[in-house]
Amino acid sequence: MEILDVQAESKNSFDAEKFQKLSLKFTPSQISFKNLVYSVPIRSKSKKKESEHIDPASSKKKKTKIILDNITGSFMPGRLTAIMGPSGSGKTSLLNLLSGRISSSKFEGGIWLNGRRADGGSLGLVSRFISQDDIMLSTMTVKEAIEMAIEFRIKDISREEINRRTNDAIYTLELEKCQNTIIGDSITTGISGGERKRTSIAMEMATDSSILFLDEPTSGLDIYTSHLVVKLLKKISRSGQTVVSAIHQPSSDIFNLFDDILILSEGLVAYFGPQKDLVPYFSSIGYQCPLYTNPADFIFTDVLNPLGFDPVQNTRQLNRLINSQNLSDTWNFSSQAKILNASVENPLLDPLTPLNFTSSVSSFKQFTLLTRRAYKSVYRNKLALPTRLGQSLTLPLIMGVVYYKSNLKPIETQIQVILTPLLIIYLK
Ligand SMILES: Nc1ncnc2c1ncn2[C@@H]1O[C@H](COP(=O)(O)OP(=O)(O)OP(=O)(O)O)[C@@H](O)[C@H]1O
Repeated sequence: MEILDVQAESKNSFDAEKFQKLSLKFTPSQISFKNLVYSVPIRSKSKKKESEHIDPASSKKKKTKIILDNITGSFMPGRLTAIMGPSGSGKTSLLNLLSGRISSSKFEGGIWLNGRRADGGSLGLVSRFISQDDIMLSTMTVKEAIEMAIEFRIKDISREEINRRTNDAIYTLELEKCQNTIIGDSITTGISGGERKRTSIAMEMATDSSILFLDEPTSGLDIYTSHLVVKLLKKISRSGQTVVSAIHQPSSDIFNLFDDILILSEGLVAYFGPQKDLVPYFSSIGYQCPLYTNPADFIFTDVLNPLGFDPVQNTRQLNRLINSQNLSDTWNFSSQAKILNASVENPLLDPLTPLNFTSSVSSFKQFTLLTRRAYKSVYRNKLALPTRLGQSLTLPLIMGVVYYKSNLKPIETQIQVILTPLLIIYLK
């Protein structure tokens, strides 16, 4: 088998000295993980990988479903990595684990940031996660949403700095045209799907994070916009951020934009290394990618599903499991995997210090920002505003009619005066 030097490739394009010389607003971070195993308890019988697991504390047998099985690797700063795999292969679960969204007590194995052991708290502070279903306030403009994200996350930041970062993010994500347009929702029209995706990326990239995780940032976008989004992610990674994105069957142009590829199948690693070495690796283990074929399509059809579509559900699942296990065993024995394992143990960058973790703003500041945002939202929501006003006017009228000439004693009148506004607030 041809020996592909994964670490050498990473070192060639990752210049630690270069990043240390640049005056970055974040610290370049290498995120490494070793033997990650994530399983969840299951209630009913499932045909997916199940194992009988004895819980030593309760001495009871528990059935668990293994979602990620012994995942080892490293994501480097300045590089754009794609996590690819069929639906249900564990891409989102891996991103959740690495961004600290799943408590470390719920999985086995370790995660390190520049060689120092990381827990959920530190991972959450150095990284940002952009999920498939981004939640943004529909009544805010693109510019306001980015400004809000910065103010909410960075302590003691000046107005000039907020403006500078907002304009930088708008420029990088090419959002100039729609910066003053409201985000909108299914009822109120606003920015387009692609602009919405780019806004959520801009909101996260403007806030000092060393690592950016994205879950399928191109889902629902046309080919041109998908290409634009990934090109922008590449641009962000080149500023020194570690950018990792789960992606579903990219076109060959999009696939070629990625520096590194991690292929997951049934929670197991089938390949993890430079994008340009993927085709040679699979050809070295007997899977020849035909000329002029998109490598991503070849991986999904010929490598991960070599038997094609099997109409019988049980056999299909079993075949997939056997195939994934074979691919993972081959990967684990490969020289590339051994070099990758060694790089996990020898980080290239200095360890992060507490100063590198962005601390959030005070609760009072958060309260003020949220109140301001809620006020703007109520004021701008042209459909809900008349309804709310109508509600506020009619309810006291109804209460007045009900209690009119009801001969209430002073104490009862007082109770009525207190209860009426409470009832109005509750009904709102
Ligand atoms: N809490 C949970 N309980 C039970 N099963 C779970 C849980 N979380 C994830 N799974 C299962 O684990 C598998 C991997 O899920 P995950 O969302 O990570 O896949 P994915 O590769 O991101 O899929 P997609 O591309 O469809 O988003 C799926 O079969 C999913 O149903």
